[in-house]
Amino acid sequence: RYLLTAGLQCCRCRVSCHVNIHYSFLPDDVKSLKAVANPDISKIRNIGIMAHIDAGKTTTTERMLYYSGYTRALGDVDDGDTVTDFMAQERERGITIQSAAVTFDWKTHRINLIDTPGHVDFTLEVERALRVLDGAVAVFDASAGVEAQTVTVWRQAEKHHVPCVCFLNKMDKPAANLSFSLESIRHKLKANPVLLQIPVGCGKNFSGVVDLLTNQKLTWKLRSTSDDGRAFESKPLDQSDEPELLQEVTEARTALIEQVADLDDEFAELLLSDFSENFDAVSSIKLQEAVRRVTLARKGVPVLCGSSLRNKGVQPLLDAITAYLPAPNERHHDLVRWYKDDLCALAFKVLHDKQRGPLVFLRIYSGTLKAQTAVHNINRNSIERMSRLLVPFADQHVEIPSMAAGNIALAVGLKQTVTGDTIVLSKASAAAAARRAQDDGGAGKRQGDHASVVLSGVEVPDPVFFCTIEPPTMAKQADLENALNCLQREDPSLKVRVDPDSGQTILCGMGELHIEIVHDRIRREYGVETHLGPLQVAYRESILHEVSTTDTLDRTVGERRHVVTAALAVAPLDISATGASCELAFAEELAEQLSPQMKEAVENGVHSSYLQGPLLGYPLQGVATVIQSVTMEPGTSPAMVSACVSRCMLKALRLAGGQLLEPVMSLEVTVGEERLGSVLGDLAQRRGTVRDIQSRHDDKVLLATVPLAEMMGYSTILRTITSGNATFSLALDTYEPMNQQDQNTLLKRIAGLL
Ligand SMILES: Nc1nc2c(ncn2[C@@H]2O[C@H](COP(=O)(O)OP(=O)(O)OP(=O)(O)O)[C@@H](O)[C@H]2O)c(=O)[nH]1
Repeated sequence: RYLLTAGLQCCRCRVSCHVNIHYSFLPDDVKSLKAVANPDISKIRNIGIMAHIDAGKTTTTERMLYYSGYTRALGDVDDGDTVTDFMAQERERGITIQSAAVTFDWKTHRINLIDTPGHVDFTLEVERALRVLDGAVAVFDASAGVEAQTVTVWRQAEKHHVPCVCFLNKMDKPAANLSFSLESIRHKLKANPVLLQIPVGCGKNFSGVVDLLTNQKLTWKLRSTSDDGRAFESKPLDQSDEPELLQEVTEARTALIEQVADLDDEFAELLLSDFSENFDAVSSIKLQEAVRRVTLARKGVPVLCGSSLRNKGVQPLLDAITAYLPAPNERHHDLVRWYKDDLCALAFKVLHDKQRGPLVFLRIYSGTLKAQTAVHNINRNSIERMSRLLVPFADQHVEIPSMAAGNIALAVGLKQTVTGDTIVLSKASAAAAARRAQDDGGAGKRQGDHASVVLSGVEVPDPVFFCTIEPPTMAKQADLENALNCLQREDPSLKVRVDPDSGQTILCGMGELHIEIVHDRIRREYGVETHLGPLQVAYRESILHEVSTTDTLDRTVGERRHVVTAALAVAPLDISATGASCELAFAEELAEQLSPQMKEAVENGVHSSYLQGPLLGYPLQGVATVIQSVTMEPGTSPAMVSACVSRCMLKALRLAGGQLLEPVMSLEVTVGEERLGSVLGDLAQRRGTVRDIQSRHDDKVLLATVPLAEMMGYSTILRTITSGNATFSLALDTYEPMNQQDQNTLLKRIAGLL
């Protein structure tokens, strides 16, 4: 197998360089994949692209693939032929649903890139990707600055300490605004933008950038709309350029040098010792090294500009990825040191391929992954055989014999592995790692305890929507179950359960779009036409009053009589302070009296009753339980103790008065001023609360909270009342108690009385 590689060694421009025409790749430079299968770890960049919906992630990715030589034609999201958006629904809807990992080379570096979706329903995909990335590119629409979803994803990146580079895309738009975008990075993301380029021209006249490190002016002189932007001119800025641009660049370069000196002591010392007469004389290499240190320490984020759609500025972005973002060995991954040179990898995504079965995306942290070998899955405690190893190239995959640490690979043949599992060489190597961890004081874990040597997986948020799903005939039930099993392995945010009363299958997801996509995939990929029931909101339940109660269970099973009496108290907790949790405590003397086995039985009884509230059977939140006494006759089994405690809990919860909690979303709507009135009027009817209205150029940005139950079909309504001139994003904010009137209405509606 042969692949094109990024080929051309481009000249590193210095201030003294003459005009150069740069080409992104030499069309005839072909290398065997073997030569690039396992690059030096310092040359690998595991990168994600994150952004608000429609900021241009997919368009930017396509340009990267094209300039690196891995695709021969430019894909266009508007025409539905991009490489990374390969699922049929993505092509039709023009949005990115699943992260597709793509591997390509840029100059001397290997880039593993994961395209992450911007829609809030798919936040988990982003989280999953960030967990295995070493660096990220945040793409912004330069006319909108930082938008809601970017803030969410940025926070996720911070949580995983992922260094970032910012790309201000869409500089060709008339409303594109550099200083506004920088300000919004500063304010909304609380980040420190380090501007590395000055745009040349604005709006339709945007033609390139000046690199502030080298003072090179990079210009894309596109002759027609079909010009792919591969060739661009690079020449030192000189007196022939417009005086305003010269002035702007001089000031920005001085500001950059001062800013970097403030953030990096080594650079500050260098300036003061060697360049105290003239800071500007510092070499671009030294400045670049300092910007890199600042980026890795997350003290600042390099900012670049461009227009992916107009094919301008993407090659310097690729250079910045390799120059400023970290190699895998520059990142600190906690547990990996226990494995030394043994294999340790994290399964971060599972896909189902009709021919090949499950395909597992693995990030290799240490050791080498080899095809045709057995590996040990710590989480499932099972040995699995990997038949083949592939390099992920969107929906095409190239086979390779082995893959070393730092890389992302796709394994075929792992039948049990699910997202979040840790894969190691063997059971013995996991035990050896556990021993090393323990010898080192490994967080006080017991010897052999696998928790200390498992890479932490992805936190799965609770679904907020659910609906019933039915096959057309009972004969198709097994096919539906198979489809749902496969989809759940791929997507842990999708939950499937069977309603104990009706026996119906229930689908629980993160949003309307999420459920719609799952429905669509079952039809397209598994050939099952299903019927979805109406979409319902996943409420929570709590209680209103403190109550104490007791219950006795006296049951004879076979020869054996079980008698147990439990006394307990339940009380409401302040939900705003405690969040989603429920608590459980034992009266002091009781904790000592109960055997560990009986204590566990009591805990099981309480926890099972927390799963289904007495009002509508939703999970409980904000309830504190104190077990006051548990007495039993000899011979009573733990299962009976659990059953008695559960029954007693149900009695107490009923007496305590039920309170429904509803998911309340934070909503951000960007709309032209003339339509703001209609949006506000509509929001008032949805029990919405306006938090703030901000201005963004000619638009208004409305920040509000609104109950999820009122948001069904909002995208269609918003499109109608604003004639398509508004965008919105929605994210779960909190669960709030419903007022008595709304609660009664809901209960009556669910009981079929309204
Ligand atoms: N004017 C202008 N439009 C752009 C630019 N880049 C992308 N677009 C357009 O913006 C829209 C969204 O682009 P995408 O690349 O799909 O954005 P995305 O961020 O991947 O979107 P999701 O996958 O849905 O999250 C498309 O209509 C693009 O043609 C740009 O540089 N300038």
